[in-house]
Amino acid sequence: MASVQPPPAPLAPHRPSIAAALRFYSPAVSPRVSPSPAARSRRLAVAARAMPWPHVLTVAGSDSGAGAGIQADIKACAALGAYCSSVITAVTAQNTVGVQGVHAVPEEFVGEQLRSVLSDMSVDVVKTGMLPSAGIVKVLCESLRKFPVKALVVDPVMVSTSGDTLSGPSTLTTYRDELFPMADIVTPNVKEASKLLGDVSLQTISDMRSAAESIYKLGPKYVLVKGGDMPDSTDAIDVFFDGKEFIELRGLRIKTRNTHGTGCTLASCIAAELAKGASMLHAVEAAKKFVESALYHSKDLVIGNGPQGPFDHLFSLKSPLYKMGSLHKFNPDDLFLYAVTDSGMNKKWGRSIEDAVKAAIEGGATIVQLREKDAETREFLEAAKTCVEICRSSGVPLLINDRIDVALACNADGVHVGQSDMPAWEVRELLGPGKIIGVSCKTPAQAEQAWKDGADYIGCGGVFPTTTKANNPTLGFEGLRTVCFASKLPVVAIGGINARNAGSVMELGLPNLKGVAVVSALFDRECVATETRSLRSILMNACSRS
Ligand SMILES: Cc1ncc(COP(=O)(O)OP(=O)(O)O)c(N)n1
Ligand SMILES: Cc1ncsc1CCOP(=O)(O)O
Ligand SMILES: [Mg+2]
Repeated sequence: MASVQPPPAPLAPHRPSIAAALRFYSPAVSPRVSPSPAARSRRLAVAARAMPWPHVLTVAGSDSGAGAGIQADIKACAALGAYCSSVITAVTAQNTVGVQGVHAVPEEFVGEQLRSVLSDMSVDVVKTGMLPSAGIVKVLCESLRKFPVKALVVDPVMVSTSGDTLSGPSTLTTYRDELFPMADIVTPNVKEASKLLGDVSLQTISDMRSAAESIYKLGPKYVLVKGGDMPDSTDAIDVFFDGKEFIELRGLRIKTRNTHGTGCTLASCIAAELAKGASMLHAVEAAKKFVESALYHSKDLVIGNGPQGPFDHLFSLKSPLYKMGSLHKFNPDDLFLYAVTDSGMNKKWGRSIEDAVKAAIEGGATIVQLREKDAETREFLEAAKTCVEICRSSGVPLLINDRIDVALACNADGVHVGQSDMPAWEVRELLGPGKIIGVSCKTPAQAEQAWKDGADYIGCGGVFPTTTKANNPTLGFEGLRTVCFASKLPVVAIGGINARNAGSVMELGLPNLKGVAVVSALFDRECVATETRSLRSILMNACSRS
């Protein structure tokens, strides 16, 4: 057995930059004398501390089919840029049909693996999966007391998705009494939550909230009850509870047989995000997005003959959408100055769509929408492809108005649709989880529906009268205010907004209002860049006042 080292020093709160760490090796520091082996290893140790790699230790079972368990955890962490070490608690004979056998690793040897990793490596976060016996849970708790880590993510794996038992009833008590009080987050699905609470029935979101509250009382800092298995839901709703507030996290329900390992993956992603420094809610949100994207990109994979297949954690290595950087993480702040093009106006001023987009970006537009109502499809697509390149090279998202086909063909970052266009949930089905979807809404009910349909933001207007869109009722500040207060999504105001009134819109200081979308005040002008620049500075001044 390897000798046990003292626990690693805690991470320094301030991490020097990679450049600073590299300077440490610069020949300029020591041009002639080559360092002794001892000095070199001291330098390596210092450099290693200067450039830590977010580190997750998974304590879980091996899945021979590699869809779940240790194998899923390592792939998930790798995909999210975290190092993942592994302590194996059980070896399972498993495939897409089910679990054919379980061979638990003796407690002492689980303890030895834990000692090996925790005494040597700077582990940030421990994530647990299958813990097949009460003895193993106890060994883990002892190790964590001896070698504390920054966070503990507990995925209380008890029954496999195929219905096979992975952890006996005696383990339940130890989970509740010893492990949960040490946990930062516990992530049961509804079946596990029900088991943990003595087989209570969980049928509704309100039941999930009560379950989250009861599990929270067992000691963890946060609880996530996963509703993926809830009957009759078109989307996957999870309930997150921090001891005070319940947050319903909605996700897209991807139609696929390849869902084996989603629980392990979600918990590992939470652990990886925490190791990288995210807050708990952000870690959970990022983890949900990752799982959703992985399922989406793997929905047609065929591995094995059973009812539940594995999915591809490393889809980002293959997907051209990811490779080309189009998988935009939507940032609501991008709505700040939303430039919406108009082919008629650009023609009038003798400029191409591409030149109009370039000028808007030069002036500081934070997001662009191609709203080309009269363009021929082929001409529009060609221009859209060039605009995608222009926007991508500037890091500005590009959306297409109305035309899902054009958005798909040019690999735009998203689409904006109105109430008479394709419903947002259908758009989401077609575009997948990684794209941005905006929906025009004039009422709280429309805003609620947009949220349910999986939109990312809403456009609300016309705030002022406009001639750009015919027969568009004016909502005024009151209409905008009503929608902003009701919306669960970020809002961009649109309609008749220009340099004279944009400041007054932002100064309303409405909740969820992130910016203004403008057509004529940018594009029905001689110099688009100048107009954009001046509007941007008006908005910035207004925001600093409100
Ligand atoms: C940001 C933004 N908000 C609203 C709209 C209007 O969309 P829609 O109601 O579909 O009307 P058309 O633009 O298609 O005429 C928008 N385009 N952008
Ligand atoms: C597309 C749209 N949707 C609501 S108002 C509007 C037109 C906005 O154009 P302008 O900024 O020129 O008033
Ligand atoms: Mg439309």
